[in-house]
Amino acid sequence: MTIHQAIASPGCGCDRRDMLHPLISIDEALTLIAADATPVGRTEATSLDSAFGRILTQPVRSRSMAPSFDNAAMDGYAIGTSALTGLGPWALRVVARMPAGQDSATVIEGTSAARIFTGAPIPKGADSVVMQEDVVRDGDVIHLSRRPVAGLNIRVAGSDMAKGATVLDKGRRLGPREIAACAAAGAGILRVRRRLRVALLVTGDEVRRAGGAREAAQIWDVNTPMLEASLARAGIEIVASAHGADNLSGLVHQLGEMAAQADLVITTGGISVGEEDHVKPAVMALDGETLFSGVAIKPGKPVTLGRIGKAHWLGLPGNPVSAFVTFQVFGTALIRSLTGEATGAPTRRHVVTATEIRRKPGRCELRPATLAGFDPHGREIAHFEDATHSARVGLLPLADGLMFLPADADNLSAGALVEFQPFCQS
Ligand SMILES: Nc1nc2c(c(=O)[nH]1)N[C@H]1C(S)=C(S)[C@@H](COP(=O)(O)OP(=O)(O)OC[C@H]3O[C@@H](n4cnc5c(N)ncnc54)[C@H](O)[C@@H]3O)O[C@H]1N2
Ligand code: MOO
Repeated sequence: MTIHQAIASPGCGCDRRDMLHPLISIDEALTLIAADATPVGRTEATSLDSAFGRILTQPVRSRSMAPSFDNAAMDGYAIGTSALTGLGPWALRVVARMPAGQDSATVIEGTSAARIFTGAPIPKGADSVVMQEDVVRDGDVIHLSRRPVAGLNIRVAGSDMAKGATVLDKGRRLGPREIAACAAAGAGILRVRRRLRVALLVTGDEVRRAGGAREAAQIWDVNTPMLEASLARAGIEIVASAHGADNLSGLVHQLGEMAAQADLVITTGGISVGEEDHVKPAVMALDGETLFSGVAIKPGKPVTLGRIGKAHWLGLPGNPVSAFVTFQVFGTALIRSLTGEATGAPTRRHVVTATEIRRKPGRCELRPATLAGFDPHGREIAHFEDATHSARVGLLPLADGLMFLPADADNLSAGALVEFQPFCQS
C-alpha cells in the first residue's frame, strides 16, 4: 500500500516535478564528472616530509630490502640452536654485547651467546634470539631450560619489502600509512601532482561574514567557512575566496577573473530559477557551458557542473546543507578526478535504518545520518531525522555520513538496507 499522499512535505518543499528541466540521477552525474574531469597536467617533486595529502604520479618502489638486515625483535640473547645438544638445560657464555645501530663482526660459535637488543643485527652463527625473560643470567653465563626454535624473534631481511617492490601505485593519496611505507622504502623524494587551484565564490546579497554585523533579513555566511574547511588539504590551493552580490555584471567580472587563475571554480547560491539567480546567466555570458544542471536528489537538486573557459565550474545550491551534501557527493568526486586520485568517487556501504521512514517518492534523498552500533545480525544501524532540511545545519555535527533513500521508496520499514556514504575530506 502506498502512503505518500498522506505525507505532508516536511523538508525543503522542493519536490515538484519540473518537466522543462529533466533531472539526471546521482550515478549519471558521477559518470559525467568522471568523463569530463581529467587530472591537471603538471607534476612536481616533493620531499617526503611535505608530501602529506598529495597524490602520487609515479609508483613508489623500495630502494632496498626492508628490513635490510636480519635483526632482533626482542631484547635478549642471540644463540646458535645447533649447539644445544641433549635435553638441556644449557649454559651459554655471553661473549658480546650488540646494541641497535652498531654493526659488529661478532661470530657466535658453539655454546656462546651475544647480549642483543631489539633492532640490532643478528651476529653470524646465531639463528635464534631468546627473550631475556626466558633465561637466568649468572655473571657471564646464561642458563636456558627450554630449547628455542631456529628463527625465533628474528626479523628476516626482506620480510617486509623486497628490493624494487612496488610499495604504492600512482594515484594514491599520501596519508600517514602511505608515508610510513614510503619512509621504510627509502623514498625521500616523491613525484606528485601539482596542487589543484580552487576558487570559491559564495553569492547572495543577504550573506554576511559569520559572526560579523548584520541587519534584519541578513544572514551569516555558512558556506564560505564550511567549504574552505572541506577544501583544506595539502593537495589543494585556494587561490581566491570571495563574496558575490546578486548582480549579473559583478558576477561576470568575478567569475571571469576566477576562471583565469583556477582549475576549478566553486560557486554557491544563485543557481535556482528566480530572477535574482544570476550565476548561470553569468557563466553563459562568459561563453561557459553546462554539462548537467539538476540532479534528482534531495537536498541539492539544482547542483550544476560546467566550464568557464578552461576552468571547471561546480555550482552548488545556496542552502548550506544542500551545499554541504552536494560537495560531499559531487565535489569530492570531481576533485579526486582532477587530482588523479585513483580511488575516484567516495564509496558507499550498506547500513540498516533504525526506525521506519515514510517519505514522498520522487528524488533520491541524501539524509544526514548517525551511526549507532550494530543490530543482532552484525549490521550497522543508522539513525536519522524525520526529514531532510536543506537549511538546518544545527544537527549536522552529529551526523557521520549520508544515507541514500532510493528515489522510488515511499515507505521503508525499520531495518531496511540502505546505502551510506561516510563524510570525508575532499
Ligand atoms: N521556484 C523554485 N524555487 C526554488 C527551487 C525551485 O525548483 N523552484 N529550488 C529550491 C531549491 S531545491 C534550492 S536548493 C534553492 C537553491 O537556490 P540557489 O542555489 O539559487 O540559492 P539561493 O537562492 O541563493 O539561496 C538559497 C537559500 O540559502 C541561503 N544561503 C545562500 N547562501 C548562503 C550562505 N553562504 N550561508 C548561509 N545560507 C545561505 C539563502 O539565504 C537562501 O535561504 O532554491 C529553491 N528555490
Ligand atoms: O532546497 Mo534544495 O533541493 O533542498 O537543495
